[in-house]
Amino acid sequence: MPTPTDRQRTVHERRRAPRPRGLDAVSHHILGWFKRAPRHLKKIKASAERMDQLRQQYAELKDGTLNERLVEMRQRRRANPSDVDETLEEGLALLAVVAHRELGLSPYGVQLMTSAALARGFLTEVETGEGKTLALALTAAYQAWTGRPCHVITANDYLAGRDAEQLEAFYIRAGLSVGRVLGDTTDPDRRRAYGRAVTYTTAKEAAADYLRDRLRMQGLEESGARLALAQMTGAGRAPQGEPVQRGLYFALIDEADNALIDEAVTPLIISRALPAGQLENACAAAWKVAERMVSGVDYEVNRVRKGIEIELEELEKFAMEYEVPEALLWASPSRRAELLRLALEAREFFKKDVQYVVEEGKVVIVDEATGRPMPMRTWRQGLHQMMEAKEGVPLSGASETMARVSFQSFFCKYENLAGASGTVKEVAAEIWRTYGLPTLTIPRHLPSQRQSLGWHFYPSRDAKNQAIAIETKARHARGQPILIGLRSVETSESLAEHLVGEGLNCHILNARRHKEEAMTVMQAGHRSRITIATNMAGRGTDIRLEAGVADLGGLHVIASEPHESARVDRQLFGRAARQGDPGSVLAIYSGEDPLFVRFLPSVLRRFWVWTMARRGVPGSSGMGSFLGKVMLRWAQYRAQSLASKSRRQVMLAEAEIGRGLGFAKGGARQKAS
Ligand SMILES: Nc1ncnc2c1ncn2[C@@H]1O[C@H](COP(=O)(O)OP(=O)(O)OP(=O)(O)O)[C@@H](O)[C@H]1O
Repeated sequence: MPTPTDRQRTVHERRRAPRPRGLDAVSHHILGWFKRAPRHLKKIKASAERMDQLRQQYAELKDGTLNERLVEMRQRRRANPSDVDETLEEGLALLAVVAHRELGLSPYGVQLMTSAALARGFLTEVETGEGKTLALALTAAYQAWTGRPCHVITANDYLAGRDAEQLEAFYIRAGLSVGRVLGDTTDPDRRRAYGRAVTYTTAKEAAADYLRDRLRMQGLEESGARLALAQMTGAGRAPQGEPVQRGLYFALIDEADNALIDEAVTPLIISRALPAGQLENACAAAWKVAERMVSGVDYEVNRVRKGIEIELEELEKFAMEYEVPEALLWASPSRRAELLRLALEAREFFKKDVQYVVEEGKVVIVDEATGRPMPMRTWRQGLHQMMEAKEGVPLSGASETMARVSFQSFFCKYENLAGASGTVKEVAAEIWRTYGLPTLTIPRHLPSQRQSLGWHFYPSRDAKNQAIAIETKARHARGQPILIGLRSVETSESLAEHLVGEGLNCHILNARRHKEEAMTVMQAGHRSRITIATNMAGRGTDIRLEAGVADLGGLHVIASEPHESARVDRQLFGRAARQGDPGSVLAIYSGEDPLFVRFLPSVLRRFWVWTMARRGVPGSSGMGSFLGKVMLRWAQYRAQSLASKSRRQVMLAEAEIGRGLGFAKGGARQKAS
């Protein structure tokens, strides 16, 4: 049993992995865990082989005997939860048989390796489409046998709902219950779902419920064990009610790099709305002043750092021209200038149908990494209202923060943390430094049949769209399904218009059409289907091929806009050629894509675009493609360095404050009221 002292130890000390020392420690901080990976991999592989032999024996068992063995194993896990060495191989082998009988899926050796590595607290890198969902389920069941709550964290509501439903029969046969907590889950249902042995949810829901529980239990020490204790005994129950969670023991994170890196510093905030008043009037005033200012004349825009360059006195001069008698906030010169700067940021850096959509008279943030609308997310105080002023919708009131936590500190509160993703190698060192999670790369089950057709670069957006239309027509004529991936609602709609103009019928998946997600994904692998999707069809999306489509070459993915992180590009490529199926990927980019505009030095970018335009057949082969790839890697490197620096700054600030954290510049925050 973990003791209270366990809770007080740092996340690094809690891991099973031995801490490196001396020179070894230095190389670990630079290279992550890779230096030692082969040794661990060998052990885990040997263990998976033994599991496979056991599985073959257990496969002979009659249903009744299998059930008895499952009950016996559950009792052993309950009696000795921390003894993984004793029970892991037998336990996972039994669960593999359950998966075969209940789901018709017999876990491959590499899936058993993944499950074993997860149970031992590793972050596993498993290629996209290799079956992480099932591997995570085996470990979740094995851990839940201890009687302690196990949370499986998925990248979005759709995946949490899908996985909990598809795996229910497996958990029930293993003697466990499963629940799901999604954005629209009511309070009583949340309590019920967290009461189950395994709970599928998202990072946002788990963290928000943790914060709400803390508020409910005001005055009690914030500890998973205390929460569980309070719930079991009723001791220290706060008047507001009992906690809904049973403590933070096991977290298994799917798409771990998204939760642990991309979302890590987004603060999750529980807030309470304040009565309408000052902020709205002052924001409306600032927006009116900003509308009169001219970029390049009154102020300069720094696109790389996403900043407005203007002297404070200048800002005040503009702000003073506008009287707002009913807004007290506007009376303070420094506050006035700050609001005006926010208004300029809103105008220069936030575009409708890119960073947000307007839905039923409300500004709804679109999460760029997942392409999904985030109705509960707001930008920092003032910026959200500024966007509302810009769109001419009613301005929301100010709110008061009641509790906050970053995902980074939230995940560090779990007793046991492990995760899996197809794309972690670039961030393995950072994850090791931050969470003490070593990364292990699991080999593939079958060699990949993915055909990479390279990167083609065009000087302008129009030329790129034309090239996409030609490529799509050719594949479509053969009956191959095509998935075109891009970054924003705006570009998805405009490309669809272009393709329809070329006589191609296509289906769109974006933040505006999220209700049709399940249907669009289900049909995306059908013959001749053309699907245009934002990152909603990225991480975790499983596109199954219709019968006969594999003979046509499988799914063809066209990546049409590069992301700031190559990991997200690779997630899109990973929709093709899954589970040994054939498939192909081609990237068609233009020198006008936002990544290049923002992160390449402007003179260099213009020169590159000029050379492409001059060559006639631009950037699709030989030197042109090579040069384009250099530009791509350069821009992504700059973007990632900036993102990593900002994460470090937030971490330092958080360490300094010792609680909560401030807002990343221009960043959104999750709000749960
Ligand atoms: N042992 C197995 N036998 C047969 N099919 C399997 C097995 N394991 C998984 N699959 C199938 O493989 C497909 C991909 O699985 P899954 O979505 O879990 O992959 P993933 O690794 O999570 O991919 P991504 O990285 O894109 O999230 C699914 O259709 C799943 O049903």
